[in-house]
Amino acid sequence: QRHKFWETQPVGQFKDIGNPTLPEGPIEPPTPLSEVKQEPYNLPNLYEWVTCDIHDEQMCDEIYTLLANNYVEDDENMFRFNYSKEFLRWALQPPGYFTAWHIGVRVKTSKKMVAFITGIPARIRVRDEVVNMAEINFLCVHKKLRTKRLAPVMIKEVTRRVHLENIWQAAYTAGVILPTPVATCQYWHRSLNPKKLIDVGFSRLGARMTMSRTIKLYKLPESTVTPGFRKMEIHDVPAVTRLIRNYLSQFIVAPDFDENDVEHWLLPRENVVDSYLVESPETHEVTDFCSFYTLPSSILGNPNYSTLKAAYSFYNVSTATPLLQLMNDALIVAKQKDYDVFNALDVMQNESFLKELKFGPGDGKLHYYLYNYRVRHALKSSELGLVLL
Ligand SMILES: CCOC(=O)c1cnc2ccc(OC)cc2c1SCCC#N
Repeated sequence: QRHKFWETQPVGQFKDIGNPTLPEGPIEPPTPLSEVKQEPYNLPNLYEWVTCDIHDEQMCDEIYTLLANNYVEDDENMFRFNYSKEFLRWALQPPGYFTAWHIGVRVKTSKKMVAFITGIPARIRVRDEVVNMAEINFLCVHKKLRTKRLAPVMIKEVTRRVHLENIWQAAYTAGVILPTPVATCQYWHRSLNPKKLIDVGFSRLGARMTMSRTIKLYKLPESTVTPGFRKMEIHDVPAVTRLIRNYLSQFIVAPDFDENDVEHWLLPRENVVDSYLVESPETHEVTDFCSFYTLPSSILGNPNYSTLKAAYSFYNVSTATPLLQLMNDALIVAKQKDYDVFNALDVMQNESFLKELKFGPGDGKLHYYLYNYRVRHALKSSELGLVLL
Protein backbone atom coordinates (compact mmCIF):
# COMPACT_ATOMS: atom_id res chain seq x y z
CA GLN A 1 0.00 0.00 0.00
CA ARG A 2 1.39 3.38 -1.01
CA HIS A 3 3.83 5.22 1.32
CA LYS A 4 2.91 3.10 4.37
CA PHE A 5 6.32 4.03 5.85
CA TRP A 6 6.45 7.71 4.85
CA GLU A 7 3.06 8.44 6.41
CA THR A 8 4.69 7.67 9.78
CA GLN A 9 7.58 10.12 9.24
CA PRO A 10 7.94 13.90 9.97
CA VAL A 11 7.82 14.91 6.32
CA GLY A 12 5.36 17.05 4.42
CA GLN A 13 2.30 14.86 3.88
CA PHE A 14 0.25 15.03 0.68
CA LYS A 15 -2.86 15.80 2.75
CA ASP A 16 -1.11 18.98 4.04
CA ILE A 17 -0.32 20.43 0.60
CA GLY A 18 -1.76 23.93 0.32
CA ASN A 19 -2.56 24.21 4.05
CA PRO A 20 -1.40 27.80 4.73
CA THR A 21 -1.74 27.45 8.50
CA LEU A 22 1.22 25.05 8.75
CA PRO A 23 4.40 27.08 9.42
CA GLU A 24 7.55 26.70 7.35
CA GLY A 25 10.39 25.04 9.27
CA PRO A 26 10.93 22.00 11.51
CA ILE A 27 7.91 19.69 11.75
CA GLU A 28 8.94 18.07 15.05
CA PRO A 29 11.17 19.56 17.79
CA PRO A 30 14.51 17.85 18.63
CA THR A 31 14.33 14.92 21.07
CA PRO A 32 16.46 15.11 24.23
CA LEU A 33 19.55 13.03 23.39
CA SER A 34 18.87 10.79 26.41
CA GLU A 35 15.54 9.84 24.80
CA VAL A 36 17.04 8.89 21.42
CA LYS A 37 17.01 5.11 21.01
CA GLN A 38 20.53 4.04 22.08
CA GLU A 39 20.62 0.64 20.40
CA PRO A 40 20.27 -0.17 16.69
CA TYR A 41 16.91 -1.12 15.20
CA ASN A 42 16.27 -4.82 14.73
CA LEU A 43 17.00 -6.32 11.33
CA PRO A 44 15.41 -9.55 10.05
CA ASN A 45 17.21 -12.45 11.73
CA LEU A 46 19.59 -13.43 8.93
CA TYR A 47 21.16 -9.95 8.73
CA GLU A 48 23.40 -7.69 10.81
CA TRP A 49 24.44 -4.04 10.73
CA VAL A 50 28.00 -3.18 9.78
CA THR A 51 29.55 0.27 10.14
CA CYS A 52 31.55 0.81 6.94
CA ASP A 53 34.97 2.44 7.05
CA ILE A 54 35.05 3.60 3.42
CA HIS A 55 38.79 4.27 3.89
CA ASP A 56 39.39 0.55 4.30
CA GLU A 57 40.28 -0.82 0.85
CA GLN A 58 38.41 -4.10 1.23
CA MET A 59 35.28 -2.46 2.65
CA CYS A 60 35.35 0.12 -0.13
CA ASP A 61 35.61 -2.73 -2.63
CA GLU A 62 32.53 -4.45 -1.17
CA ILE A 63 30.50 -1.23 -1.26
CA TYR A 64 31.65 -0.43 -4.80
CA THR A 65 30.62 -3.92 -5.98
CA LEU A 66 27.23 -3.86 -4.23
CA LEU A 67 26.40 -0.50 -5.86
CA ALA A 68 27.85 -1.43 -9.25
CA ASN A 69 25.54 -4.48 -9.39
CA ASN A 70 22.45 -3.25 -7.54
CA TYR A 71 22.18 0.56 -7.51
CA VAL A 72 19.88 2.82 -9.53
CA GLU A 73 19.02 2.00 -13.16
CA ASP A 74 17.06 4.13 -15.62
CA ASP A 75 13.48 3.14 -16.40
CA GLU A 76 14.52 1.24 -19.53
CA ASN A 77 17.33 -0.62 -17.71
CA MET A 78 19.79 0.72 -20.29
CA PHE A 79 22.19 2.15 -17.65
CA ARG A 80 23.16 1.54 -14.02
CA PHE A 81 25.18 4.11 -12.06
CA ASN A 82 28.75 2.90 -11.56
CA TYR A 83 30.20 5.18 -8.90
CA SER A 84 33.98 4.69 -8.70
CA LYS A 85 35.77 3.89 -5.43
CA GLU A 86 37.62 7.21 -5.43
CA PHE A 87 34.29 8.97 -6.03
CA LEU A 88 32.70 7.15 -3.05
CA ARG A 89 35.61 8.11 -0.77
CA TRP A 90 35.19 11.75 -1.88
CA ALA A 91 31.41 11.71 -1.54
CA LEU A 92 31.44 10.13 1.93
CA GLN A 93 34.37 11.89 3.64
CA PRO A 94 33.60 15.63 3.59
CA PRO A 95 34.69 17.85 6.51
CA GLY A 96 33.11 16.60 9.76
CA TYR A 97 31.88 13.25 8.38
CA PHE A 98 30.84 10.41 10.70
CA THR A 99 31.91 6.85 9.88
CA ALA A 100 28.89 5.68 11.90
CA TRP A 101 26.65 7.18 9.20
CA HIS A 102 28.05 4.81 6.55
CA ILE A 103 25.83 1.84 7.28
CA GLY A 104 25.94 -1.59 5.66
CA VAL A 105 23.74 -4.65 6.09
CA ARG A 106 25.36 -8.03 5.66
CA VAL A 107 24.39 -11.69 5.93
CA LYS A 108 25.46 -12.97 9.36
CA THR A 109 26.79 -16.28 8.03
CA SER A 110 28.45 -15.34 4.73
CA LYS A 111 29.30 -11.72 5.78
CA LYS A 112 28.13 -10.73 2.26
CA MET A 113 27.21 -7.04 1.98
CA VAL A 114 23.59 -6.88 0.79
CA ALA A 115 22.48 -3.32 1.53
CA PHE A 116 23.85 0.16 2.16
CA ILE A 117 22.75 3.64 3.18
CA THR A 118 24.79 6.76 4.01
CA GLY A 119 24.57 10.17 5.57
CA ILE A 120 27.03 13.05 5.52
CA PRO A 121 26.74 16.31 7.49
CA ALA A 122 25.96 19.48 5.55
CA ARG A 123 24.99 23.03 6.43
CA ILE A 124 22.08 23.87 4.17
CA ARG A 125 20.36 27.24 4.08
CA VAL A 126 16.58 27.33 3.56
CA ARG A 127 15.64 30.94 2.83
CA ASP A 128 17.61 32.74 5.57
CA GLU A 129 17.92 29.83 8.02
CA VAL A 130 21.16 27.82 7.93
CA VAL A 131 20.24 24.32 9.13
CA ASN A 132 22.60 21.51 10.12
CA MET A 133 21.38 18.57 8.05
CA ALA A 134 22.35 15.10 6.98
CA GLU A 135 22.49 14.44 3.25
CA ILE A 136 21.20 10.90 2.81
CA ASN A 137 22.42 8.98 -0.22
CA PHE A 138 23.36 5.58 -1.70
CA LEU A 139 20.34 3.71 -0.35
CA CYS A 140 20.79 0.36 -2.04
CA VAL A 141 19.25 -3.07 -1.38
CA HIS A 142 20.53 -6.11 -3.30
CA LYS A 143 18.21 -6.98 -6.19
CA LYS A 144 17.39 -10.37 -4.63
CA LEU A 145 16.25 -8.82 -1.31
CA ARG A 146 13.94 -6.08 -2.63
CA THR A 147 10.67 -7.48 -1.19
CA LYS A 148 11.94 -7.78 2.41
CA ARG A 149 11.05 -4.19 3.46
CA LEU A 150 14.69 -3.51 4.39
CA ALA A 151 14.63 0.13 3.24
CA PRO A 152 12.33 1.44 6.02
CA VAL A 153 14.44 -0.03 8.83
CA MET A 154 17.64 1.24 7.14
CA ILE A 155 16.15 4.73 6.90
CA LYS A 156 15.12 4.57 10.58
CA GLU A 157 18.62 3.40 11.58
CA VAL A 158 20.48 6.16 9.71
CA THR A 159 17.95 8.66 11.17
CA ARG A 160 18.66 7.32 14.67
CA ARG A 161 22.42 7.68 14.20
CA VAL A 162 21.97 11.21 12.81
CA HIS A 163 19.80 12.10 15.86
CA LEU A 164 22.59 10.87 18.16
CA GLU A 165 24.76 13.65 16.66
CA ASN A 166 22.00 16.18 17.51
CA ILE A 167 21.00 16.71 13.86
CA TRP A 168 17.24 16.74 13.19
CA GLN A 169 16.89 17.57 9.50
CA ALA A 170 17.96 15.79 6.31
CA ALA A 171 18.01 16.27 2.54
CA TYR A 172 17.72 13.52 -0.06
CA THR A 173 16.66 12.98 -3.68
CA ALA A 174 14.81 10.20 -5.46
CA GLY A 175 13.59 9.42 -8.93
CA VAL A 176 10.23 8.41 -7.45
CA ILE A 177 7.52 10.55 -5.89
CA LEU A 178 7.37 10.30 -2.08
CA PRO A 179 5.66 12.60 0.45
CA THR A 180 6.44 15.44 -0.43
CA PRO A 181 8.82 16.90 -3.03
CA VAL A 182 10.40 20.25 -2.12
CA ALA A 183 11.30 20.62 -5.81
CA THR A 184 11.10 18.51 -8.93
CA CYS A 185 13.93 18.84 -11.43
CA GLN A 186 14.47 17.65 -14.97
CA TYR A 187 17.64 16.02 -16.27
CA TRP A 188 19.08 17.40 -19.53
CA HIS A 189 21.72 15.67 -21.64
CA ARG A 190 24.28 17.16 -24.05
CA SER A 191 25.70 14.57 -26.46
CA LEU A 192 29.49 14.68 -26.77
CA ASN A 193 29.78 11.30 -28.48
CA PRO A 194 26.51 11.11 -30.46
CA LYS A 195 27.50 7.96 -32.36
CA LYS A 196 27.92 5.99 -29.10
CA LEU A 197 24.65 7.34 -27.64
CA ILE A 198 22.83 6.27 -30.81
CA ASP A 199 24.60 2.86 -30.89
CA VAL A 200 23.53 2.12 -27.30
CA GLY A 201 19.97 3.16 -28.07
CA PHE A 202 19.77 6.23 -25.85
CA SER A 203 19.57 8.70 -28.76
CA ARG A 204 17.99 8.19 -32.16
CA LEU A 205 19.12 9.59 -35.47
CA GLY A 206 16.93 12.64 -36.18
CA ALA A 207 14.59 12.57 -39.15
CA ARG A 208 16.43 13.44 -42.39
CA MET A 209 19.70 13.27 -40.40
CA THR A 210 22.69 11.12 -41.31
CA MET A 211 25.19 9.97 -38.70
CA SER A 212 27.90 12.26 -40.11
CA ARG A 213 25.47 15.20 -40.06
CA THR A 214 24.62 14.36 -36.43
CA ILE A 215 28.31 14.16 -35.45
CA LYS A 216 28.86 17.57 -37.07
CA LEU A 217 25.84 19.02 -35.23
CA TYR A 218 27.43 18.22 -31.83
CA LYS A 219 31.03 19.10 -32.81
CA LEU A 220 32.86 21.42 -30.41
CA PRO A 221 36.02 23.55 -30.78
CA GLU A 222 39.29 21.81 -29.91
CA SER A 223 40.09 24.32 -27.15
CA THR A 224 38.30 26.64 -24.74
CA VAL A 225 37.63 30.22 -25.85
CA THR A 226 37.55 32.28 -22.60
CA PRO A 227 40.79 34.19 -21.84
CA GLY A 228 42.04 33.28 -18.34
CA PHE A 229 40.11 29.98 -18.22
CA ARG A 230 42.16 27.53 -16.14
CA LYS A 231 41.91 24.64 -13.66
CA MET A 232 41.17 25.59 -10.06
CA GLU A 233 44.11 25.27 -7.65
CA ILE A 234 44.37 25.19 -3.84
CA HIS A 235 45.37 28.87 -3.63
CA ASP A 236 42.04 29.77 -5.34
CA VAL A 237 39.94 28.42 -2.44
CA PRO A 238 39.34 31.81 -0.72
CA ALA A 239 38.37 33.55 -3.96
CA VAL A 240 36.14 30.68 -5.15
CA THR A 241 34.48 30.53 -1.71
CA ARG A 242 33.61 34.24 -1.92
CA LEU A 243 32.36 33.84 -5.48
CA ILE A 244 30.17 30.79 -4.81
CA ARG A 245 28.77 32.01 -1.46
CA ASN A 246 27.65 35.22 -3.12
CA TYR A 247 26.19 33.39 -6.11
CA LEU A 248 24.29 30.78 -4.06
CA SER A 249 22.72 33.48 -1.83
CA GLN A 250 20.11 34.09 -4.56
CA PHE A 251 18.56 30.60 -4.25
CA ILE A 252 15.98 29.54 -1.66
CA VAL A 253 17.72 26.24 -0.80
CA ALA A 254 21.51 26.09 -1.12
CA PRO A 255 24.59 24.76 0.71
CA ASP A 256 26.27 27.16 3.12
CA PHE A 257 29.83 26.40 1.89
CA ASP A 258 32.85 27.62 3.86
CA GLU A 259 36.48 27.39 2.69
CA ASN A 260 36.89 23.85 4.07
CA ASP A 261 33.78 22.74 2.18
CA VAL A 262 34.99 24.43 -1.04
CA GLU A 263 38.40 22.78 -0.68
CA HIS A 264 36.76 19.36 -0.34
CA TRP A 265 33.90 19.63 -2.83
CA LEU A 266 35.40 21.80 -5.56
CA LEU A 267 39.18 21.27 -5.76
CA PRO A 268 39.86 19.08 -8.81
CA ARG A 269 40.28 15.33 -8.17
CA GLU A 270 41.18 13.17 -11.15
CA ASN A 271 38.23 11.07 -12.38
CA VAL A 272 36.03 12.51 -9.62
CA VAL A 273 35.51 16.26 -9.91
CA ASP A 274 36.83 18.86 -12.38
CA SER A 275 36.68 22.58 -11.67
CA TYR A 276 37.77 25.57 -13.71
CA LEU A 277 37.74 29.30 -13.13
CA VAL A 278 38.28 32.49 -15.09
CA GLU A 279 41.08 34.68 -13.75
CA SER A 280 40.92 38.05 -15.45
CA PRO A 281 44.21 38.49 -17.37
CA GLU A 282 44.14 42.22 -16.50
CA THR A 283 43.07 42.32 -12.84
CA HIS A 284 43.80 38.67 -11.83
CA GLU A 285 40.38 38.69 -10.18
CA VAL A 286 38.51 35.35 -10.18
CA THR A 287 35.28 36.26 -11.96
CA ASP A 288 33.71 32.92 -12.98
CA PHE A 289 33.69 29.24 -12.03
CA CYS A 290 32.40 26.00 -13.47
CA SER A 291 32.61 22.39 -12.32
CA PHE A 292 31.37 18.92 -13.15
CA TYR A 293 31.67 15.53 -11.45
CA THR A 294 32.44 12.18 -13.08
CA LEU A 295 29.84 9.45 -12.68
CA PRO A 296 30.16 6.61 -15.18
CA SER A 297 27.36 4.18 -15.80
CA SER A 298 27.41 0.55 -16.80
CA ILE A 299 25.72 0.05 -20.15
CA LEU A 300 23.46 -2.96 -19.63
CA GLY A 301 23.24 -5.75 -22.17
CA ASN A 302 25.13 -4.11 -25.01
CA PRO A 303 27.62 -6.27 -26.92
CA ASN A 304 29.78 -3.36 -28.07
CA TYR A 305 29.96 -0.99 -25.07
CA SER A 306 30.26 -1.60 -21.32
CA THR A 307 30.63 1.89 -19.85
CA LEU A 308 29.14 5.33 -20.43
CA LYS A 309 31.51 8.15 -19.44
CA ALA A 310 29.20 10.86 -18.08
CA ALA A 311 29.97 14.32 -16.67
CA TYR A 312 27.43 15.96 -14.38
CA SER A 313 27.19 19.73 -14.03
CA PHE A 314 28.01 20.60 -10.40
CA TYR A 315 28.31 24.30 -9.34
CA ASN A 316 28.75 27.09 -11.89
CA VAL A 317 29.09 30.85 -11.28
CA SER A 318 29.30 33.56 -13.90
CA THR A 319 29.87 37.24 -13.02
CA ALA A 320 31.89 38.43 -16.04
CA THR A 321 31.87 35.65 -18.65
CA PRO A 322 28.39 34.91 -20.06
CA LEU A 323 27.14 31.65 -18.50
CA LEU A 324 26.52 30.35 -22.04
CA GLN A 325 30.19 30.83 -22.97
CA LEU A 326 31.44 29.47 -19.63
CA MET A 327 29.37 26.29 -19.96
CA ASN A 328 30.40 25.87 -23.59
CA ASP A 329 34.01 25.88 -22.34
CA ALA A 330 32.99 23.20 -19.81
CA LEU A 331 31.58 21.12 -22.69
CA ILE A 332 34.80 21.64 -24.65
CA VAL A 333 36.92 20.40 -21.73
CA ALA A 334 34.61 17.41 -21.17
CA LYS A 335 34.91 16.49 -24.86
CA GLN A 336 38.71 16.86 -24.65
CA LYS A 337 38.59 14.37 -21.77
CA ASP A 338 36.57 11.92 -23.86
CA TYR A 339 33.25 12.08 -21.99
CA ASP A 340 30.31 10.66 -23.91
CA VAL A 341 27.67 12.95 -22.42
CA PHE A 342 27.42 16.06 -20.23
CA ASN A 343 24.37 15.97 -17.96
CA ALA A 344 22.74 18.86 -16.12
CA LEU A 345 19.65 19.45 -14.00
CA ASP A 346 17.46 22.48 -14.68
CA VAL A 347 18.45 23.91 -11.26
CA MET A 348 19.97 27.35 -10.56
CA GLN A 349 20.35 29.27 -13.84
CA ASN A 350 20.95 26.20 -15.96
CA GLU A 351 17.77 26.73 -18.01
CA SER A 352 19.46 29.79 -19.54
CA PHE A 353 21.97 27.67 -21.47
CA LEU A 354 20.46 24.19 -21.86
CA LYS A 355 18.66 24.56 -25.19
CA GLU A 356 21.21 26.87 -26.78
CA LEU A 357 24.09 24.49 -25.97
CA LYS A 358 22.15 21.62 -27.55
CA PHE A 359 21.11 19.79 -24.36
CA GLY A 360 18.05 17.61 -24.81
CA PRO A 361 15.52 16.97 -22.03
CA GLY A 362 15.76 13.55 -20.37
CA ASP A 363 12.71 11.47 -19.57
CA GLY A 364 13.75 11.14 -15.93
CA LYS A 365 12.92 13.55 -13.14
CA LEU A 366 14.77 14.08 -9.87
CA HIS A 367 12.69 14.95 -6.82
CA TYR A 368 14.32 16.78 -3.88
CA TYR A 369 13.14 16.12 -0.31
CA LEU A 370 13.69 17.58 3.15
CA TYR A 371 13.16 15.51 6.30
CA ASN A 372 11.54 17.20 9.30
CA TYR A 373 11.44 20.60 7.57
CA ARG A 374 8.30 21.96 5.93
CA VAL A 375 8.58 24.28 2.95
CA ARG A 376 5.18 25.90 2.45
CA HIS A 377 5.01 25.24 -1.29
CA ALA A 378 7.21 23.40 -3.74
CA LEU A 379 10.05 25.43 -5.22
CA LYS A 380 10.69 26.01 -8.91
CA SER A 381 13.84 24.12 -9.90
CA SER A 382 15.48 27.50 -10.66
CA GLU A 383 15.04 28.37 -6.94
CA LEU A 384 17.18 25.37 -5.98
CA GLY A 385 20.92 25.88 -5.49
CA LEU A 386 21.75 22.35 -4.30
CA VAL A 387 23.28 19.50 -6.31
CA LEU A 388 23.41 16.12 -4.52
CA LEU A 389 25.68 13.37 -5.82
C1 LIG B 1 22.93 9.49 -21.68
C2 LIG B 1 22.10 10.27 -20.71
O1 LIG B 1 21.70 9.44 -19.58
C3 LIG B 1 22.58 9.29 -18.58
O2 LIG B 1 23.63 9.88 -18.59
C4 LIG B 1 22.27 8.31 -17.51
C5 LIG B 1 23.28 7.42 -17.19
N1 LIG B 1 23.11 6.49 -16.24
C6 LIG B 1 21.95 6.44 -15.53
C7 LIG B 1 21.84 5.48 -14.52
C8 LIG B 1 20.70 5.38 -13.76
C9 LIG B 1 19.64 6.26 -14.00
O3 LIG B 1 18.55 6.11 -13.18
C10 LIG B 1 17.62 7.16 -13.12
C11 LIG B 1 19.73 7.23 -14.99
C12 LIG B 1 20.90 7.32 -15.78
C13 LIG B 1 21.07 8.28 -16.82
S1 LIG B 1 19.81 9.45 -17.15
C14 LIG B 1 19.56 10.30 -15.60
C15 LIG B 1 20.89 10.77 -15.02
C16 LIG B 1 21.20 11.99 -15.71
N2 LIG B 1 21.39 12.91 -16.32
